[in-house]
Amino acid sequence: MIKVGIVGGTGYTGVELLRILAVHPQVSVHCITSRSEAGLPVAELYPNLRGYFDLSFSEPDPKVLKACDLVFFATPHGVAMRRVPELMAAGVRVVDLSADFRLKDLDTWARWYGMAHESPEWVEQAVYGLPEVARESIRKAQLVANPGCYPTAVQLGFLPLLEQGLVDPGHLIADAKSGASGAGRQGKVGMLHGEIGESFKAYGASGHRHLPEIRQGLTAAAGQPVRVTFVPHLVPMIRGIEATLYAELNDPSAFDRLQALYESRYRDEPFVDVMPAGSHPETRSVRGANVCRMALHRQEDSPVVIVSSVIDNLVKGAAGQAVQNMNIMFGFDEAAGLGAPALLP
Ligand SMILES: NC(=O)C1=CN([C@@H]2O[C@H](COP(=O)(O)OP(=O)(O)OC[C@H]3O[C@@H](n4cnc5c(N)ncnc54)[C@H](OP(=O)(O)O)[C@@H]3O)[C@@H](O)[C@H]2O)C=CC1
Ligand SMILES: CC(=O)N[C@@H](CCC(=O)OP(=O)(O)O)C(=O)O
Repeated sequence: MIKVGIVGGTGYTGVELLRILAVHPQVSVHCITSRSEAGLPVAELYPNLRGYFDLSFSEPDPKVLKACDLVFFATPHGVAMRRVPELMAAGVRVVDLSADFRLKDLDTWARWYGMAHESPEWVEQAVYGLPEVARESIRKAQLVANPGCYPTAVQLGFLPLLEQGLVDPGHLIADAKSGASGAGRQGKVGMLHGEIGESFKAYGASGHRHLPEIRQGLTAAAGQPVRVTFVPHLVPMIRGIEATLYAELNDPSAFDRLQALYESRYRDEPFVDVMPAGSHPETRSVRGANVCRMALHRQEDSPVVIVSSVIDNLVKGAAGQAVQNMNIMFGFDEAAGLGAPALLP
């Protein structure tokens, strides 16, 4: 049994961590923090957790956090980078759900996140926590940077093509759509039901902070710089991301081998499901589940391969992947706490 702390417990990823950890056989949640709700029982804010936790939110207290084996940061960008060094010095392991330790280039991070990094030495040490790419490094890591939601769906969809050098790395397109929980629980007028219901829009088309993260991961997979056009969209649903990915095959006849390639690349991955070619994965097929489902398409004899990749942004795109990383770090069964199938309908 390990003792776990959660910093930032009132947000959507914080409550999702609790929902998953509630049924994890090897975890006891030691503390869950919120500055605005300190003292409030967790189950009063989140009645779905009634009967599972006897905990109340508390102010983040370094002494309490240092008594944990692992701390999850489910906080806005810029919080973990200030608190992590003290926890690292105390030997605590950390999975950070924010973007503080995801980008290796500090200037790029500062440009996209609008602040200078305050613990650059830990950026270097952090392991980017995409288990399908970095399982062995995650096992030994003290600090794991949990990937962003869009970057998870996009990277998993493109990886086999780039690793095998089958496509032109200079012309990748990721057309992605997300439900509103991706924006967090902080009140924003633009996220009200009356603002997003019955509507659909692109945003960040001239640049989104997930672009450098996607580029970093795909460049590593390709072994050479990639050029990717990434456009996110906001869909009037609560959970889910669908990413439609486009890449041009160097040899169009290679399409016939792609299904077998994807199946073999992900055969041993417990949380990636390659569906039969021509399928259309739906976000509702991953709702509440720690899984990325994907399928391949091609239009007639076009050289363009199309990959449709879906995840639940709060699970494989955040809290589920964070628990998967914790399981790897502590040598638990990788699927512990993550076995529930998606909620459908
Ligand atoms: N929503 C999603 O789909 C995904 C989110 N993420 C990332 O995960 C992180 C959390 O996201 P989400 O749950 O949506 O965020 P929310 O905005 O919903 O919640 C943020 C939480 O952090 C706490 N918090 C805010 N500022 C501080 C601070 N200075 N010190 C300590 N605690 C603080 C808040 O509580 P209080 O202010 O009361 O302390 C709250 O509990 C973000 O970095 C987000 O980008 C990653 C992937 C997907
Ligand atoms: C729908 C929506 O607004 N989604 C969020 C991204 C999700 C996320 O939380 O990603 P990070 O962990 O990198 O912040 C956005 O586009 O800002």
